[in-house]
Amino acid sequence: MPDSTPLQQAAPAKPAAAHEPPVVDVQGLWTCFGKGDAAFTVHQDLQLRVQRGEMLSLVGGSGTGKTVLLRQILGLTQPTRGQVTVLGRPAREIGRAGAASRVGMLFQHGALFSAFNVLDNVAFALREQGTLPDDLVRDAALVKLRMVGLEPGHAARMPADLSGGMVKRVALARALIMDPPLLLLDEPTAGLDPNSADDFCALLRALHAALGLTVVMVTHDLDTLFALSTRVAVLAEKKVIASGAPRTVAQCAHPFIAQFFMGERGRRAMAPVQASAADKEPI
Ligand SMILES: Nc1ncnc2c1ncn2[C@@H]1O[C@H](COP(=O)(O)OP(=O)(O)OP(=O)(O)O)[C@@H](O)[C@H]1O
Repeated sequence: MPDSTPLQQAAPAKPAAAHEPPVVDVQGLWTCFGKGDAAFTVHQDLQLRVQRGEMLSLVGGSGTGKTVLLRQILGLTQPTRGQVTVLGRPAREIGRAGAASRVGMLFQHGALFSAFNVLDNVAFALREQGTLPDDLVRDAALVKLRMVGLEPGHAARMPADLSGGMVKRVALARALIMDPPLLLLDEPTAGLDPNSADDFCALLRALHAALGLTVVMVTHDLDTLFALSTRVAVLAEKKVIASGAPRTVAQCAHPFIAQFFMGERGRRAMAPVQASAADKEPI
């Protein structure tokens, strides 16, 4: 696996001007599951805005509704109440035709089609759209493979023959096939060894900068969080209880935040990070 990609030297994505409408706008979100005695509330009047160019990490304890929120942004799960707006349109419309050109999703374990080879996995959404001849679909998929640091020689391989890092890269190429401006990542480095996780973070940073992506990710991994995030939003008590630059949020006195960031792993992950201008934003 290459350590670097041709995109690695790209400049950071230009942040959105303050007056621009958010890429993701979650307002008054309630999510309730179950009925009667078994009913429970996951989100209660949750608000979240993500501006163009941000790399936002959602963190929170197990069961706080991070994955459900990602699925709501993707339009796969509908809220009980409230609005989820993506790129100016209700997220529920994203599930329809053209979805892959608006939002790319990297699922936790890649979710590749095991019966398709690498190229056919990457090409899937473009081929389904049916607007391009197959040779152009193949060329587009090969460009995306190159973009994630894979060679044309990988195109014929089957998912079962790939390393964990390669599965993530193929899944990323597939998420980017239609050039969506918004990328959602569920635990992008889960299951990778530390070197592969570092390489994958470097790739994500490079693509974020080069393509001007807006990224929303769920991660439990503090190294990934500090390597990638321009902002962190903490889910607890059914809503976003803190939002800001990673090192600023890490100083909050809330018990979950203290436990999450100030355990041994948290202190180790923060140690090499130099405070940047972004870290001085208020919560
Ligand atoms: N379709 C569903 N029907 C019923 N309950 C659901 C459904 N989807 C999620 N839940 C419940 O909603 C809660 C939040 O789930 P979610 O997967 O978003 O948590 P999470 O914050 O991502 O947790 P983890 O960090 O452990 O992955 C959990 O209690 C889960 O069991």
